[in-house]
Amino acid sequence: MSQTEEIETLIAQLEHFANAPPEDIDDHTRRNLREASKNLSIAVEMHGDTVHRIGNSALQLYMARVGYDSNLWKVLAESESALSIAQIGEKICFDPTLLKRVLRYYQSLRMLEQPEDDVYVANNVTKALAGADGIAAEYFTTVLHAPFEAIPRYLKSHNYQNPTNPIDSPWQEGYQTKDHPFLWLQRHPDHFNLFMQWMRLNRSGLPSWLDTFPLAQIIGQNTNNDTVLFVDVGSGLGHQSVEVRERFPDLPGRVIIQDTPQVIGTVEPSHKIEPQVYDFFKPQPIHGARAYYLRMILHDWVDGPAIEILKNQISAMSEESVILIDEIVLPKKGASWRATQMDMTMLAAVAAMERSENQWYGLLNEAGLEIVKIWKYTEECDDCIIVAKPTNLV
Ligand SMILES: C[S@@+](CC[C@H](N)C(=O)[O-])C[C@H]1O[C@@H](n2cnc3c(N)ncnc32)[C@H](O)[C@@H]1O
Repeated sequence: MSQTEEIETLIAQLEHFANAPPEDIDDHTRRNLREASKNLSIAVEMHGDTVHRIGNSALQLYMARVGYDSNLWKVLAESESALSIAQIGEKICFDPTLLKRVLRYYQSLRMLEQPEDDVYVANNVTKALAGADGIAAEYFTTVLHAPFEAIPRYLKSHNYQNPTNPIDSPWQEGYQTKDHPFLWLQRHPDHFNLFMQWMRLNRSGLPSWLDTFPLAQIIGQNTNNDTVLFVDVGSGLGHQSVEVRERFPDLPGRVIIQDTPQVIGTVEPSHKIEPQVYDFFKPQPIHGARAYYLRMILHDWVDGPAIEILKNQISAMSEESVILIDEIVLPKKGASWRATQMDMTMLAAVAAMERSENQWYGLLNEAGLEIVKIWKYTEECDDCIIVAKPTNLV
């Protein structure tokens, strides 16, 4: 077979799967298929393809926001059949000429399908943007627009030094503020609410840490109703603690969530979870808990404050306690794009970072902790649970 014939066979196979995406495949295979097709697509780009794809990448996000604000994604996703432009126009407020142009743009980027002239139907992308985590379009264009847009300006004016000061980062450049991002968010309730919602949704669809990590086996032995089982430090609204309760309804012990007054003030207590105001730059007030769990906390801070936060937990630990750090652990080679995007987000938002395995070992060692084991639970984001104990208690 000539190379051209080989490529034509491959094109036919790719088109077949694009038109009828395989449904009954495991997630690992699905992900490999997605990455291989994307890698091939980029590898065969001409220069013009590349510069137009990258040059217009922000346009796609802002156009996704148009579909979100106008309710277009929901209208299409909720319809059982394809809709004509006239039918869509009856459901959303949109000039028909503009609607035709916008729909044409969306189909060209496969954000929906166009079975015939002036007729459109939802596909997997439409459905994702119409679902709860479609709020991403609002979150990224609202909360992260200013710091992302400020990255090149900030880095150039700071001679391309790694940002480490959370009150001098692209966030401050973008928002023209001197406030720490968490303080700024507290003073801007709409942004703060979006941030809280996105924190809950940003890993939706991925495996949970509780699918891999044997929580009950590691912290749930011989507990009673007075045992402090799980302290969720910097919990946000406490979604992980709710999941712990739902997965282990019969496991006796207290579950406590801790965050700033602004966050704890908005928590609606449920699942016998105890909300508590706690500043993690002060010593941990709950002593001898089985687990102090920190999810996406240390990536918000460079090593100095991260060590302070950890030492504040160590001061409360007993021999039975462990620290559970739920964070990305970047591999030496081939980090996933979702993990590296998060690293750049930490750079822009809080002048902090995602860490590699070596960096985690170094950080925890300096804090006086020994890593007992690292449990990787997502391929997509390199998410892991790092189990650590104070060096003097190991
Ligand atoms: C990136 S969010 C992670 C939230 C939650 N752990 C999760 O994974 O969804 C960081 C959290 O740290 C909280 N936080 C920031 N500074 C804090 C402090 N000094 N003491 C306690 N919590 C703090 C924020 O309010 C926010 O809820």
